[in-house]
Amino acid sequence: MPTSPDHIALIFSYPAYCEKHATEASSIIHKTDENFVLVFRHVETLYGKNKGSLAFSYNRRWLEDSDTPLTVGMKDGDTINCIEVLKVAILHPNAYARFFTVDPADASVTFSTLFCAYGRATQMDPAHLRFTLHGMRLLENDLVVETLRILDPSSENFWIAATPLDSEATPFDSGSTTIKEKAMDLTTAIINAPAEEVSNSGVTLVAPLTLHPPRLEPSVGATPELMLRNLKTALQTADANWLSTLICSWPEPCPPQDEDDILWNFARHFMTWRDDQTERRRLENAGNFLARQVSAIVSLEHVHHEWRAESLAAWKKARPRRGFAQRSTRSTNTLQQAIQANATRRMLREARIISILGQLIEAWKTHLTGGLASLSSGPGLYSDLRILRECREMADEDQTIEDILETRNATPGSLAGDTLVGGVFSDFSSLAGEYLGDAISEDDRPEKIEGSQKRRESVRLKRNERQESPTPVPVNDPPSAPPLQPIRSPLFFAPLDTPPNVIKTRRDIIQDQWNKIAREAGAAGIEFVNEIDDEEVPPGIGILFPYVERSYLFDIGIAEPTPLAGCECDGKRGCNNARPGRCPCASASTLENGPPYTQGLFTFSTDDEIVECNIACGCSPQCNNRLAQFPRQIPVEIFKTEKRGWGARLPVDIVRGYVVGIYTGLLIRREEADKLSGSRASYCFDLDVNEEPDEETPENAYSVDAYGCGNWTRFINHSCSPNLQIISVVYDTMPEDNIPYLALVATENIPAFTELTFDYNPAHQTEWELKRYREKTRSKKNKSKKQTRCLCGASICRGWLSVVA
Ligand SMILES: C[S@@+](CC[C@H](N)C(=O)[O-])C[C@H]1O[C@@H](n2cnc3c(N)ncnc32)[C@H](O)[C@@H]1O
Repeated sequence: MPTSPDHIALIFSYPAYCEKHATEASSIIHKTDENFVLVFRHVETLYGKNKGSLAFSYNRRWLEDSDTPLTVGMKDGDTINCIEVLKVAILHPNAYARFFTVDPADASVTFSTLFCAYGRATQMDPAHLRFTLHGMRLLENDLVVETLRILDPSSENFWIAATPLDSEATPFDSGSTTIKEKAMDLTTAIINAPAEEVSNSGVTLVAPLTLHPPRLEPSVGATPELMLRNLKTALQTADANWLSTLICSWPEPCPPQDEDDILWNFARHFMTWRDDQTERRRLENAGNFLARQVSAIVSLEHVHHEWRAESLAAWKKARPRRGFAQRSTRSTNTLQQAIQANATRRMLREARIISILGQLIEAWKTHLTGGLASLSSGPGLYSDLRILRECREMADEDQTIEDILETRNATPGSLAGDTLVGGVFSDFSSLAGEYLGDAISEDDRPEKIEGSQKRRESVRLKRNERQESPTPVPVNDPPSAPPLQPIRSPLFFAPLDTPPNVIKTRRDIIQDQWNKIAREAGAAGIEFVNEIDDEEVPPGIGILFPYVERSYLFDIGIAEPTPLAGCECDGKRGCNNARPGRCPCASASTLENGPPYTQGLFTFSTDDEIVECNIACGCSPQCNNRLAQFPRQIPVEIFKTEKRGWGARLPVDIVRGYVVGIYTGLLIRREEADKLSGSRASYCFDLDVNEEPDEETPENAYSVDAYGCGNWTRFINHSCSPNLQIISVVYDTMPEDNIPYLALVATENIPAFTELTFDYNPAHQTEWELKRYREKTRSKKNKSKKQTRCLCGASICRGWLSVVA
């Protein structure tokens, strides 16, 4: 039985209801919560006023409050009461109810994932369960959840009741006479009644169920086909996330989640899957192994072609003007335009991914036809990843889906109409048939491959009918293959019943992912450690979290920074020791108390921004005016603390002055950062080292937001007696660009396994900083900031995270 929440959010189809109950709806009264205007504005823009659905949220205490008017509802311009604690209850048309506990910090939880979970729980096809706000499709539903999440990210649960998409019924259609009473009845029934009673009253109560949204995780028996389907889901999710970010940061659109990340994730898991297969090869004969590979590719091709045709059909249906996405990104005047631009962008992005996947499949097939040796020890997916990298450049936003799909992947015209035909598809299957021919007797072949070969053969015939000069099938040119072992038929293509030797946990997968990225950046490893409880990884960290070891991701509309000019020092004495004024880089830092770095350590001789030598400089990479730019040499542990969530520590002793890393994340404009609040804001730093307290915030003022992407430093907790300090360093931008890096430097010798901390509140630093901090907090901007208390007694808010050097 779920615990009773303080508030309950009820979302139902308002217009459908109002049509039926016009009198009641007209007397509706609402309380206002400015945050919810966002939801309504979005919905209204999409559907026009008085059309489509609206989301309602009722404070449960308010519902129970006898002074509250008996009828509730919505009229133009009304907004609603706020929600704080929510759980999700999806009401089935037949009055079934399912409860889901949702972690609001988990960005991957959306309505789509809820429906999938619901579908699994009820053993119903989720396609028939698009039953949320009347008239609102999945994207907008996701938006609602995302918006709720953003409104109150610290809440532990969501309670949402929703009605079926195509049903006129609402949870309030029968029984009590007023909406309020019905809502009360419903709430009481769900929360208080014993399961049997609720069941008798037509509502089936199911124990709280922890939601595990579909993820791109390889699991036992996960096939590339399944992974590809999950990839599609992930794209949907990413899109919804982007849209919600857009809504919250209106009028500036935010960048969509990078499709490369999604694709790379897919590719990595694909690789893991294949490695598992390779592992299995040791346990069974080579022929079986090869047969499985062929089967996997064939089914992957099916999904790929299906998806491609689907995508093309969708494009044809909703074909936007050429170049629309790009133009509307530049001048997004209305929310409607932004949404349309997003839809266009999504389709183009999807087409690009489909096309790249085609390349990936092709690459795999090449390896496969090259024989078993190349599968297990050949270039493998690493080279496939290279192909991905090359393909990334191939589509710009002005291309159409036809351009993308046809130039890279398809026989010209092959995607026209509704027939799925890819030039390589049937060829490969016959090739595979040839290849396996001497290993599999016709009798031994299972029905499945026979069926699918027949299907493909008929597709090929159809294609040949349509094309004047069909592509010849290379039947006379079989690849040279190593001799195969006979295949034992019962095992052939049977579900894999031998578990792989290694089953990766969610933590392993994310850790591998982060380590690979860190390695590519030349940095040491990262490990998640939890000796406190069962939490595998920190909340909000999933496989779609973009780990960025050493740079910023740039928000849309932020211009690429000017590259820094280099010095011409010959570097013999090292730029820090050059004669005064000689090295323009070193001289740009304050040198009154000596150079900022000696012997690879920060000297604490200055609080000002440090200008390091850079890639354009004539000095050697070992020049002593470089430190923060070097990749991290020491591995880090992200570990669960007792009371402060997750934190960070190093497994070795370090000395005072050692630079442990740089804070990375999404570079956003200051005005965007100013909109952040609560714990969300505690991941955000202002890059304000060049700002004077009495001056207006410059136009090019930025902040780094590590909430949605970043590196291990985002886990460093606050302390009033910290062992790290932040210094501001530039080495690939001009100081006036205001895009320095924030380097974290040890203020004392730190023994191994000591938690790393810094003071989120610069007032705890030098006297000068205290003065400056006070001046800043006196400003109107900071006065308005909401502050929360940390366990050590200090307040945490973005203003206090400002780096004041
Ligand atoms: C930049 S994050 C640090 C990583 C965070 N602990 C996590 O698990 O993701 C800042 C958040 O950590 C928590 N935090 C940081 N320092 C803290 C402290 N000294 N006491 C309690 N909570 C702290 C607060 O929730 C804060 O919003």
